[in-house]
Amino acid sequence: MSVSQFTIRQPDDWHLHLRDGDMLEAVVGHTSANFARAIIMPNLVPPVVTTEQAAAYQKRILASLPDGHKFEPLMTLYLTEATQIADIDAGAKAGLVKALKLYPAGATTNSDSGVKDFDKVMPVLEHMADIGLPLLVHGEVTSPDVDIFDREAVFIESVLDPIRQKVPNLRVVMEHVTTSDAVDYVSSGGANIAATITTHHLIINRNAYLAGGIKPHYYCLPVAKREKHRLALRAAATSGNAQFFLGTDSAPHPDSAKISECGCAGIYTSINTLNCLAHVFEEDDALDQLEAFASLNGPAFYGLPVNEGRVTFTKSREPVVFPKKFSVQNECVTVFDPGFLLYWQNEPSNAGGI
Ligand SMILES: NC(=O)N[C@@H](CC(=O)O)C(=O)O
Ligand SMILES: [Zn+2]
Ligand SMILES: [Zn+2]
Repeated sequence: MSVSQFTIRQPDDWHLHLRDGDMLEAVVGHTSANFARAIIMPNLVPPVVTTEQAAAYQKRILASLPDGHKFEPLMTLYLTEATQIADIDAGAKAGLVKALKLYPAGATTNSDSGVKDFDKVMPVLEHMADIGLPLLVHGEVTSPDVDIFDREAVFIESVLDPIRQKVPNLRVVMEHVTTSDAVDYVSSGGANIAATITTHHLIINRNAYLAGGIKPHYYCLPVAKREKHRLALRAAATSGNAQFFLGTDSAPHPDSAKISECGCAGIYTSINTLNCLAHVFEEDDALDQLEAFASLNGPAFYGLPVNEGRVTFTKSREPVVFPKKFSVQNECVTVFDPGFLLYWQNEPSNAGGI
């Protein structure tokens, strides 16, 4: 049966890049218009590595919110080989630090301070397991001899599974999963592991950026894979399985940095993510699972209450129009184009009026 309106609890975004300075000012309202909370990624330059830095960054985010917006930035620390147990303990006890983020060194945008020798961080991981603080992983190996399309699967086998064998109580979120291998690993991994799935990986496969000309705005990490992997992600997201929840990985870069001989990775979806998701879930006859994916499963894994607010989606006759780009100082950021028209609109939201 087709519906033209439905209501869900207000969603959260469990993986978001807000950057800093002018970019932060330009983007934070796109998220706070739609989401009550977001897990804020710490890959600034320099990265957010201490509780003190996370507290200061949280203040800057709150100070950048548009008037009248209520939004809670859930802060993370960037795990390095120098991370101090006492510091994460203090941050977690204060309720500020919600997770640590593991970037293998060199894996993605601003990951140079990431971990090279995983043995060096084992004491921190053991402590995190003891206090129940989740580890969020960018799950790709960086070795030049591993094909970029295999980097997630090899990471699971050679890095993630050995860590989880050594520290079985560690709570792990595999961020932005892109393969059926990751879906299978997480699904069979028990209650201590979950995964975020992005909006764009539910929509694009590798043809999007490689076929018919190179398309930098569809380039992100981990790179979108073959169609069969996209279908596995769609099945996981729409299944209602509590181990899978929304993390947009919305990652703004100025066009000049994307359209370049060495363009950087990141897709910006904060403005139209909910509209895209409603489209995707309807296409898979799973609108009744959107609330689990976007609003319930994430808080359950993080041990946080669900949001009290509600969002109503309405299907309009005319397509919803979004800006193709928005400006930040003298630059533009390009908004994700799903490649189809969007008819679902959500209220409250000011996304349409930006
Ligand atoms: N996903 C991306 O392609 N880019 C992210 C980093 C990340 O999440 O890997 C960014 O910060 O730009
Ligand atoms: Zn990442
Ligand atoms: Zn990310």
